[in-house]
Amino acid sequence: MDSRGWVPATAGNISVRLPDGRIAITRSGFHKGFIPEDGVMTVDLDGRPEQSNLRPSAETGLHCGIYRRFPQAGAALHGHSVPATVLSRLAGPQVTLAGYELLKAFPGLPTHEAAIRLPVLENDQDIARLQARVTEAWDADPAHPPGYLIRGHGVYVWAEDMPGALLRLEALEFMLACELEARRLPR
Ligand SMILES: CSCCC(=O)C(=O)COP(=O)(O)O
Ligand SMILES: [Zn+2]
Repeated sequence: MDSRGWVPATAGNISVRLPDGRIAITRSGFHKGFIPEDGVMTVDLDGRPEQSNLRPSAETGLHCGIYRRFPQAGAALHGHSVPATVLSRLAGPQVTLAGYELLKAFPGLPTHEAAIRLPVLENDQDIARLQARVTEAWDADPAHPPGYLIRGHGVYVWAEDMPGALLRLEALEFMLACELEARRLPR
């Protein structure tokens, strides 16, 4: 993610669900391209840290929201790429991605003829309130994809495991960059 420019400064966070149900997540404030050995810690499904002297990602509540809602989710990634940030500022309540071959990286989309509606949530420093908005968007659209945008902030994506989440993020970033490029072209 760092080599792609998706986690500038200390942006972004990364988590996995451990076999015993705990969540391993990046600690807050570290550069995600230079995560030290002790730069990852564990929290429970409600985001409570096991090591009370360490601070988990400020966005732990969003990762836990994913794991609580989707029992199959095993890894979640959050980045602040230019396409995710700019498109989320230009978009309405959702971004529709249609006609891309890479849509096949998302579940249940066997052909490029399908489409996904990516929710765009208003940003909020109150993570519990932001998660409530995310939950509302999931409830409103049962066909929601395993990802969403936060306006002016970035993207979240999840999958069964870390390679799957990275693959999905890469596909999504590619399509968001294409959307941005398309908006630059004269109509
Ligand atoms: C400097 S980025 C602002 C916080 C943020 O949006 C982010 O993704 C990183 O926060 P964390 O607490 O996980 O380091
Ligand atoms: Zn962030």
